[in-house]
Amino acid sequence: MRLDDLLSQLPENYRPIENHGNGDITGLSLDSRKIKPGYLFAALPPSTDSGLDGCDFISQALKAGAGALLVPAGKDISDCEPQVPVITSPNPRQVIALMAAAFSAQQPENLVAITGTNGKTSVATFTRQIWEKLGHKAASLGTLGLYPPQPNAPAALTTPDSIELFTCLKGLSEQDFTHLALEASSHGLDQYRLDGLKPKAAAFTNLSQDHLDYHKDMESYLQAKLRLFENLLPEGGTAVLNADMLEFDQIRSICEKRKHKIISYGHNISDLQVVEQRPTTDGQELKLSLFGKTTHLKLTLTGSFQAGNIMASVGLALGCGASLPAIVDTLPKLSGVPGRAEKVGTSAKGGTVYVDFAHTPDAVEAIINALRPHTRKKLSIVVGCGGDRDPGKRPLMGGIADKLADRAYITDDNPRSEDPASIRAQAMSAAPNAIEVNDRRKAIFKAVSDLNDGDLLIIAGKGHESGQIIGDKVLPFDDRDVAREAIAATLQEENSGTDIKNETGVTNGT
Ligand SMILES: CC(=O)N[C@H]1[C@@H](OP(=O)(O)OP(=O)(O)OC[C@H]2O[C@@H](n3ccc(=O)[nH]c3=O)[C@H](O)[C@@H]2O)O[C@H](CO)[C@@H](O)[C@@H]1O[C@H](C)C(=O)N[C@@H](C)C(=O)N[C@H](CCC(=O)O)C(=O)O
Ligand SMILES: Nc1ncnc2c1ncn2[C@@H]1O[C@H](COP(=O)(O)OP(=O)(O)OP(=O)(O)O)[C@@H](O)[C@H]1O
Ligand SMILES: N[C@H](CCC[C@H](N)C(=O)O)C(=O)O
Ligand SMILES: [Mg+2]
Repeated sequence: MRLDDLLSQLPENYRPIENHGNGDITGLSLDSRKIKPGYLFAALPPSTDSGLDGCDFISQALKAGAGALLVPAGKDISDCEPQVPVITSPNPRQVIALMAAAFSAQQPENLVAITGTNGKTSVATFTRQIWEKLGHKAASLGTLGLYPPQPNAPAALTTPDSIELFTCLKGLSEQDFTHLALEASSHGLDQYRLDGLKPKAAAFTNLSQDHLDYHKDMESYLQAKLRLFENLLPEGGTAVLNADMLEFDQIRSICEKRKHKIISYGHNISDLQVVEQRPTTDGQELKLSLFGKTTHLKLTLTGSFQAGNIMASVGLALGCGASLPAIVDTLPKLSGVPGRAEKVGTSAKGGTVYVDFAHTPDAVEAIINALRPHTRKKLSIVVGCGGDRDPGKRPLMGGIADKLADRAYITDDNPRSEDPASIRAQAMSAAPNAIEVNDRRKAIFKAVSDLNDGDLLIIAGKGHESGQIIGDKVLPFDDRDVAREAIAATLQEENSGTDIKNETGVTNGT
């Protein structure tokens, strides 16, 4: 594609402020290590103080045959002596995303985006399932990667970088996927990874503390998420908003200014209202008021929070033109989300074990409250906190686990570059009755072996993850596999009388 043609496809007010020369562009990349001859290299500024500066890799990109450069306005790159067209912009992250969207030129027609602190993966998964049951060729993209899985699909981030994202959307379009539900993380929105997206509908699930290591404060966190409704959802799109959110009125007025069609949902009075919820042994029974019409529904999904997520999915499917009765008919057939309130098994003494992805204070509270009705005796939780993530969450998560569960085991999650003992100490600081276990595997084995008949254990924080990030290594670790091993050990102990408690590394508590 000619560079001029590519630039001419950008929205007028996003045109780069300077453009020196023309040429054929064979591809785009924001990583010098992926440059091929004729590619345009976007030299992006770091998104955090500790990030790298893409401009430090311009020479490397030119050596690899870059045919054009996009650099931050005002950046002096004369020492690189580029002999190729140089585009400059005050916001190269946004421009490269818009270029990627124009270069790919295709995205599934019925595209929806979900943002919010918790529930994005769940809503994206349920929305895809609804569409599949309505006969559409549908995909979902986010923390669980691309579903249905494909080779070379984005997998590292919840919201991929703009080049990966729009390349993926083009591929889905070429394979006749007509529907896509994707997760719009606050990092992704803040870094303009999704700019150029043409969603028909967008949902906001909730806002609570997370990622303050990156956004610095809740207002900045909210503003990043609001970009989805203020900038990305085209005017007149469908905004699916959680009426239970404190920020509901604020978000609704932003959407009204953009002439979005608003579909509200939640326990409060709303278009898609959850009026009553009753947990059952195999899920839950709901009484709904859908645009004022009472509807009774049985879900096989565990977790009261999933009722709200399902309503968000209903709103998104409505926003893409499906009929409400047809959508409602699919709901009893929806299946659970991997690693979200996922039942793993039952220990020898009759304790039930679940794995969940709760890794924020609000989610820890939500999952405990969701599974309490399924607990005949004591509810236990194994939880840790991620390293190189918002440290403010740690005492909050530890405190909520200690307060709401009958037994709380504080252990490691993904320590990353931090000292695991220090992370545990921060969580323990608000959890006086919790048991600290200095190794996740040992914590799971101890918690499972402590279960008695009628007890229930939640192993929280890692959900679907298949690795534990310690330092710069990712060690194989799947909570579900370890839980199954621990359950098997209790069965073996019962049969042979050995005691698996000696597997544990308990440092205090009972
Ligand atoms: C903190 C953060 O979001 N960082 C993102 C950001 O990196 P950065 O700008 O900070 O700095 P950098 O990646 O070190 O390098 C800067 C630039 O130099 C380029 N570079 C770098 C090295 C090189 O040899 N050549 C080169 O060209 C890089 O491609 C990059 O464009 O821009 C990069 C390019 O788009 C992203 O890959 C990177 O995501 C990192 C890997 C990351 O871990 N992000 C996490 C925190 C994240 O985004 N999480 C969200 C949250 C999920 C949720 O909880 O909802 C997600 O969407 O997954
Ligand atoms: N609507 C909700 N309200 C509160 N907590 C929720 C809700 N939905 C899910 N959760 C909790 O949050 C956890 C993560 O859910 P999910 O993976 O759907 O969220 P997410 O927004 O995709 O998370 P991430 O930002 O890490 O990708 C669940 O395992 C559950 O504990
Ligand atoms: N178990 C992970 C969950 C967070 C994953 C993702 N939401 C992110 O923040 O990178 C952790 O706490 O390390
Ligand atoms: Mg997610």
